[in-house]
Amino acid sequence: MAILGAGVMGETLLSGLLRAGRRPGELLITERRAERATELRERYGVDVVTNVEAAAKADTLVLVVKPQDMPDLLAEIAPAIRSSQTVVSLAAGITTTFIESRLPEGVAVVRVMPNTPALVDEGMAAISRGAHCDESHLVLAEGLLAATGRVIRVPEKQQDAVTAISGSGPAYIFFVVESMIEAGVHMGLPRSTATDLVVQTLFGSAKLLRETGEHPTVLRERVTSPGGTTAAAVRELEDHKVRAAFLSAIEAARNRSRDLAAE
Ligand SMILES: NC(=O)C1=CN([C@@H]2O[C@H](COP(=O)(O)OP(=O)(O)OC[C@H]3O[C@@H](n4cnc5c(N)ncnc54)[C@H](OP(=O)(O)O)[C@@H]3O)[C@@H](O)[C@H]2O)C=CC1
Ligand SMILES: O=C(O)[C@@H]1CCC=N1
Repeated sequence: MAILGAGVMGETLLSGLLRAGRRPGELLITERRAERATELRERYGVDVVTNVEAAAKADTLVLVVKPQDMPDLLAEIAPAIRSSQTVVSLAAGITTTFIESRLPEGVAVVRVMPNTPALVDEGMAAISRGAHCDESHLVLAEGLLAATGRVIRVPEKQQDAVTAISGSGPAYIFFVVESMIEAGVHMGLPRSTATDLVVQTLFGSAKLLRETGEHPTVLRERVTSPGGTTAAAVRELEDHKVRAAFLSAIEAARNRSRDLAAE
């Protein structure tokens, strides 16, 4: 298997596969910059090769370059690709049709949207089949992503929304976390205390949601004592239209995902 483009997400996948028991000798990596290639070779003991070598040698090619770099990468590897290979793309916004139309006829393409919590084996990934995929290609992609978290199958038409929710989602959560820590500091808490309070509150709340399966509204109501502190805070969030801001933000991410393939 080869990972083409080992930046943030490519390295996350690489490290996850190694943690899950794959041997460095089973994996090939490609990178554009020589110093990054050296760093990865030294850190993980993997072979760093050219894109064309990777395309010629690997059965499965995992494409993890930026969407804007995808046309050049596909043009470079297309002459070396055989229809027996599987191509797995992690790029936001790039459709399976976009990839299929630039590679030899019949290549199986799987589109994946992962997220960065994969770095701690708590990733959320959604996969979709291209025109030439059968069950075996989806099982292969699931095996890859299951090494670092949960995997679900979605119709490809849902992938832009998935990207906006779980692909970009960690960034929204970190934004909330930053804001809460700053509020604590503003009120005089030491930064380390505020950080501990917020991070554990986030972790505990996520666990409560997952383990009870309760609706978030029910869990929020349990925190909200009549006439109390939480009610006062939630009123401010509603007054500042935070719910509407999340809707607009997530729609903007969805629209950006739709636009990326056209650049
Ligand atoms: N970061 C995230 O949370 C998520 C990212 N993704 C998707 O993953 C992909 C990568 O994103 P991310 O890791 O954040 O971006 P990065 O820029 O960190 O990684 C991309 C890497 O690919 C390298 N690269 C570019 N072109 C080539 C090429 N032709 N051959 C070999 N290597 C190349 C880049 O080199 P250079 O530095 O020189 O440009 C860079 O190291 C994107 O398509 C993104 O949509 C999906 C879900 C989540
Ligand atoms: O911001 C981005 O475009 C990528 C895709 C999802 C998360 N990061």
